[in-house]
Amino acid sequence: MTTTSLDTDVLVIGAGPVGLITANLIGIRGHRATVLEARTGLIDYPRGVGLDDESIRTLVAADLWHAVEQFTVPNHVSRMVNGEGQVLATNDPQTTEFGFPRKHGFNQPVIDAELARGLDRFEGTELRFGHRVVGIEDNGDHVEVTAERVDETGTVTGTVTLTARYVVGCEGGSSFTRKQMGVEFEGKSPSTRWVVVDVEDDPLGTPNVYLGADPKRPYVSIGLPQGVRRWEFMLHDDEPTELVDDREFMNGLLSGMVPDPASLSIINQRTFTHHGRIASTFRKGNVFIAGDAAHLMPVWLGQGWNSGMRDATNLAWKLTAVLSGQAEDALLDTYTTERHKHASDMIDVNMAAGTVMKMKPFGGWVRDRLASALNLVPTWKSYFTELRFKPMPRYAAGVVVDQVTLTPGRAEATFKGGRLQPYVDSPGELSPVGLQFIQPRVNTADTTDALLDDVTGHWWVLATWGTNPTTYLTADDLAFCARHGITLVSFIPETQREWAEKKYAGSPAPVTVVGDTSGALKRWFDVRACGAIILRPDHFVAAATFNQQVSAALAAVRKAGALR
Ligand SMILES: O=C(O)/C=C/c1cccc(O)c1
Repeated sequence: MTTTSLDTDVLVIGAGPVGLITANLIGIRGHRATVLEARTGLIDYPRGVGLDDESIRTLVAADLWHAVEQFTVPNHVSRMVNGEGQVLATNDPQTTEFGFPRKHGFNQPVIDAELARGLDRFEGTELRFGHRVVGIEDNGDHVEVTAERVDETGTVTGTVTLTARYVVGCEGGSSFTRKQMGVEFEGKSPSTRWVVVDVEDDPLGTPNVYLGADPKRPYVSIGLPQGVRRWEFMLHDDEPTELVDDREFMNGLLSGMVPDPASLSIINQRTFTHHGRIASTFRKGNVFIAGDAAHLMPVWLGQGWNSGMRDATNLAWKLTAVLSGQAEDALLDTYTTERHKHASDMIDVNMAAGTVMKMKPFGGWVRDRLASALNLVPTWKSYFTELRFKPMPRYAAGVVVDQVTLTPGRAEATFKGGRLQPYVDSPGELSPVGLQFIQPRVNTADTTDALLDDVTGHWWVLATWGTNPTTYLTADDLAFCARHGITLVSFIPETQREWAEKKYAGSPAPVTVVGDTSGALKRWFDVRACGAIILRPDHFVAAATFNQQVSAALAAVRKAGALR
């Protein structure tokens, strides 16, 4: 069956943020996507509250950041405090290495609504509410999805069957898709229950996140955009869940937080337990899972939403490349290879944070003393302040090429380059391969002080520092770059930009000359023993090498990504 005879290219199940951004990323790259949602509308209360810089890069790629930014608060600081309100650890990273402050607070319902509205921009994307998927049949070259049509009252009014080349299940932790795939959902679900209360017209007005590691009762208090305040309280084992329906009980909890609990304007109140679970694979044939359908983690670092965004970012460009005929099906296997390990590491860190939060009086006393001592040591303090304990995605296997051996598909974490080693500061320097590339502000002939992605785009980039990249590429390489839409870029000190623009004018292929106004690009190449890089559509480094080897590196990327 050809793709055009199918109802859609990618059928997404679930209109949460992960499903919606996946469909937007498919749509903006010219393919069709249909989102089926069992509910008759979007969820209208906040769940996720933390938006990372990496996710903003994705929202920019979907051309949605300008719509969403107004519902965020930059530099959302998170502080863990003890039972006496003393600060044990602060997360307040100052870096903007990827183009934006590392953490924003956000108001999920309004952002979900913008993501849904984004689908109206494309002819081939649609969102259908009231469609509960009850059957997924993978026929090898296409998938058949059966959905019951459900009205506002929950009555089934009919059944529809849609065909798609690929299906992505984004319907949350209880994912029907994952169950149909028959994959394990490994891990733990601690039995601790929490009650979360979101209110409007913030009765406190203080910004930021407070994680109350109070041995008497752990709690959370968060100031969110649009005047929303969130509180979360741990329920003790001897407190039945029904207690939260008792206003007096809830007012008792809230009376430690706010002067007048009785007058709060509550948006939503619900109870939940934390989970640390991950599916054994994120792909079976033509069926994929993403976000909470693939992994669940506790809330402490605000990573549930962001991990889902990372999945969508990773999967969407690969689906696009295969649908366009630029890559073989094998590229899609790298989705699990790349995303599973990072999601798993993120679960571990969040589970550990939960243990620290919930310590009983003696453990809490020891923790508080240790935190006070560690806070006196600047390197330890900055470990928390700068969020260095948060695992950054690094793809050691997948669409990557080893920096030293140029082996496709695997990348050693460190650069041990033999006699080429003198070009890095210290032996064993971290290789940039598999890591996200920086996003400084730059100049070009057409723009001033632009973010790098805005001038180099959201697809493949081959760039060299200080030189013309076409010099090192063969005619076949240039034809390959043209076929795959690879943007050729020369990063150059801003002082030389106009000279380079004139000098490269007669190049065998167009070269975007990017002026390094801040010195960030020069610094990046200076400590990484490379002059040439190949960046993937998700802005991760696929290869980093010396200029003379860039043609070989391109061939290795082609292999690693099963590119045609
Ligand atoms: O974004 C963060 O750093 C933290 C988010 C958070 C922490 C605790 C409970 C939540 O619902 C969100």
